[in-house]
Amino acid sequence: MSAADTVIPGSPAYADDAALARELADATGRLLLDLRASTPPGRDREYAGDEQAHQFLTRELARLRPDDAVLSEEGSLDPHDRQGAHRLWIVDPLDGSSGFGRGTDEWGVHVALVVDGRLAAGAVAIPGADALVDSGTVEAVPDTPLGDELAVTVSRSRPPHELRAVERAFRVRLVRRSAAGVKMLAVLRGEADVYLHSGGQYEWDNAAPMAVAMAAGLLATRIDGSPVPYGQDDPYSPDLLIARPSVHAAVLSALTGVR
Ligand SMILES: Nc1ncnc2c1ncn2[C@@H]1O[C@H](COP(=O)(O)O)[C@@H](OP(=O)(O)O)[C@H]1O
Ligand SMILES: [Mg+2]
Repeated sequence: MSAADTVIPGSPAYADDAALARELADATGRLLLDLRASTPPGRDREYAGDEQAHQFLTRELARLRPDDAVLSEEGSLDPHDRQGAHRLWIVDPLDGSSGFGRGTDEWGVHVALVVDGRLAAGAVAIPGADALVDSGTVEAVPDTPLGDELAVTVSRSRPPHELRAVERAFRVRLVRRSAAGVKMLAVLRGEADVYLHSGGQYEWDNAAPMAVAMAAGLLATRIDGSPVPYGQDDPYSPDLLIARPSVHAAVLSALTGVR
């Protein structure tokens, strides 16, 4: 087993990084709340939010973790800029940016650390819900058995087509939310049993939500049950499934047709 195989979000070895991720997600979220309060709704607010949050996060990471590489939705996507990086911060400065522009509360800030291709730490701030969670301090979610319905949180704008298979196997209640961190938080808080997404995302959309979910004892995988890879040359990340272990197994069975 290589050292990388032992890296798990929530591990004490990355407690300092989880604390930094939390601090940066929180500060970026507050910067965005101030921007939202001082600008009219619209695309200009959305673009300013993306840009200011990105500038703040990358400046702070360069100052506080000068030897680490950074992949940001708003930064360089050239894989040469992060090739061979042992430690890679993957940040989405403003996830759910269109909602932020319009003035909704369904947006957040994601900060994650990947070590040798494995998630090691992460934090998600959802300022509109007054929520701030990180892989170092998140409370474990109990693996309670499923009740008589399955609450599935999905993208408001792009629900996954696999919902049909899930609806054949369970009595489904949909919890439509924008932004990946908002949906992960719904599972963490028990407002949804599962977060299901397909049709595409990028590593910055799900790295921090997955890190926090895993640290809370949730299972966070692709929709075929395989691990979600991070730090790839192409950051495209097709699909995900986050749920407490017993629910994850049941949904995976429904998705793979082996119930
Ligand atoms: N089919 C798809 N292809 C690419 N990105 C997608 C996608 N569906 C969702 N996303 C991205 O995932 C994030 C959460 O989306 P959703 O709210 O629909 O669940 C959004 O990030 P951004 O807001 O950072 O662009 C969105 O752009
Ligand atoms: Mg995003």
